[in-house]
Amino acid sequence: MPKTKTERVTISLCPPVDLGGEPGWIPFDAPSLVGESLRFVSGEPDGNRFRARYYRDAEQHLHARIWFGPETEGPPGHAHGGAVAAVMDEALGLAAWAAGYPIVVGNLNVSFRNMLPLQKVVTVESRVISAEGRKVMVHGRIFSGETVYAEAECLCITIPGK
Ligand SMILES: CCCCCCCCCCCCCC(=O)SCCNC(=O)CCNC(=O)[C@H](O)C(C)(C)COP(=O)(O)OP(=O)(O)OC[C@H]1O[C@@H](n2cnc3c(N)ncnc32)[C@H](O)[C@@H]1OP(=O)(O)O
Repeated sequence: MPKTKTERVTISLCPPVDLGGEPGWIPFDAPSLVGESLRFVSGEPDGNRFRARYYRDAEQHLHARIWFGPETEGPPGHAHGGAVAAVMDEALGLAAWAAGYPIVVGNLNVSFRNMLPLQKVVTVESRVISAEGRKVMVHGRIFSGETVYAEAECLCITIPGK
């Protein structure tokens, strides 16, 4: 009978990163609003995939500081487009929830403007643009300094009974 070999895999965690907000931003407790629905992006705050922290500004707009770790790699040294889209899906959907709309995302249109380097802290900003009937439109962008990495338009649809 073939012997089974046990392999020891060592996972080394990247060092802590500063996800602090801007002056005037208030930390936003997303799990208390939507439970564990955000685990895909926000579930491992010290891991090597994403690290995320949410805030609201004085006008109640939702912002996020996001770190794209080595496990989000797509093009060498840069974030995978799906990783960028996942962040947009979570952050813009959450922006609608935070504005009082219980929704799921019906359509997400992401424009990738620049390659996003790994292990960089970037900011997501969001705006609820309109709410008509069950349709809530949220726009957002991921940027750092003058560089915009992605922009997105997110059509959210309210869920009856929520
Ligand atoms: C459940 C609890 C969840 C808790 C979640 C915590 C969230 C955490 C934060 C969030 C983070 C994570 C976020 C996520 O990852 S959410 C996960 C990803 N999203 C999904 O899985 C959603 C899957 N889709 C659906 O469930 C249904 O299709 C929905 C509910 C969206 C609509 O099906 P429903 O049968 O209910 O409604 P309807 O078909 O009569 O449409 C109604 C109106 O909307 C218009 N329309 C619909 N779709 C589209 C489209 N694609 N483009 C353009 N328009 C569209 C439609 O024309 C109509 O308009 P009108 O004819 O009236 O003018």
